[in-house]
Amino acid sequence: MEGAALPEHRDWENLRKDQLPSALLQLLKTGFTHCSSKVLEFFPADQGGGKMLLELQDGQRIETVLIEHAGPKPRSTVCVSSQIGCKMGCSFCATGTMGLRGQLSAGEILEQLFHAKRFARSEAPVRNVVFMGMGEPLDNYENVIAAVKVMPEHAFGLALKNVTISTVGVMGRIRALGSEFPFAGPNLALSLHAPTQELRRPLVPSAKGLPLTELMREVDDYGELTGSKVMMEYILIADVNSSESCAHQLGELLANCRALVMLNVIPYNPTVSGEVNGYRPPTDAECRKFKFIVAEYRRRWDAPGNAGADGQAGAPVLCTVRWSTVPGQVR
Ligand SMILES: C[S@@+](CC[C@H](N)C(=O)[O-])C[C@H]1O[C@@H](n2cnc3c(N)ncnc32)[C@H](O)[C@@H]1O
Ligand code: SF4
Repeated sequence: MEGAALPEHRDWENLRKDQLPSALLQLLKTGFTHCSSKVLEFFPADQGGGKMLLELQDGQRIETVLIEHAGPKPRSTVCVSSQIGCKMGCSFCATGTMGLRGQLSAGEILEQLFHAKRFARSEAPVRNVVFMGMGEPLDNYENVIAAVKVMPEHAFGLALKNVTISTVGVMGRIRALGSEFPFAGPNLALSLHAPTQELRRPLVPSAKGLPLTELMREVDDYGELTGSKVMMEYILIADVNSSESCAHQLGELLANCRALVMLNVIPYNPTVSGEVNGYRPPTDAECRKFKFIVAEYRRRWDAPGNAGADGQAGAPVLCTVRWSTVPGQVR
């Protein structure tokens, strides 16, 4: 199919500032097949999918990962970047060591889907998008929201329930996201990683500007605004946040959420961040024990006739634990 040529560089810059996404929609309607970014290299993964190294028009580079899921109905997930680098500085994350080098425009976020679609096998079409590549999506709020709003349209054809925004939290923006999509919006994943502010601060330095109590209030408000579940992500790092007492504190914290939450425990993956701060992944036994303790809190709240966190008998299920061993799926 012959595509419409992109405007000259100067015009494209203007588009990025104030005309997206309506201008982008126009381009899509006319058969937009040219991208401002290009794939420099594709590293295929053994199990299907792979990692793309992209170059933006200003020469900066980002990564996009295509993950193929096997099964009776194979499908693919695209793990997109929202920024070049990240300023949040999480102590276990490779991107955090880069600092923030630039924001991606809505168009550059969407282009990652175009590229990924080209590499996805036709037997495993792209169905899901996760904002789990480089960057903090809520620190590039407007461009991310503009891109997400286009995803169900035209060539993308993605259901918003299959789009997940992962965040460490930025003051006021989880609540704003809830107001933006009160019904049938994208999923929210909160990178929690610690059950107390004291422990979270060194792992997620940006927590200084958003204390845990306030963060959890935003999550509760998000739950109320959207009626959606929130996925809590917890990277388990041996001897850092993996103790039994951490598991109990986490169980308490989640059981006291008003929002419905699921917990995704992810063993720390040194291959994606390199050896940093002497961090080690936990053993399988440590993972199982941690999960078992947190799950006990779920059972406690699940028991019929039990008082919930708000003291009301028969409160709904407050915490569902989903066990995951998918390091490498994320960066
Ligand atoms: C790279 S971040 C991007 C999205 C957003 N900034 C966030 O932190 O949620 C996506 C996920 O990758 C996880 N991650 C980063 N470094 C990791 C590592 N070394 N091992 C396992 N997961 C890691 C993060 O904790 C987060 O849950
Ligand atoms: S984990 Fe997310 S927020 Fe933290 S440094 Fe990495 S990309 Fe940024």
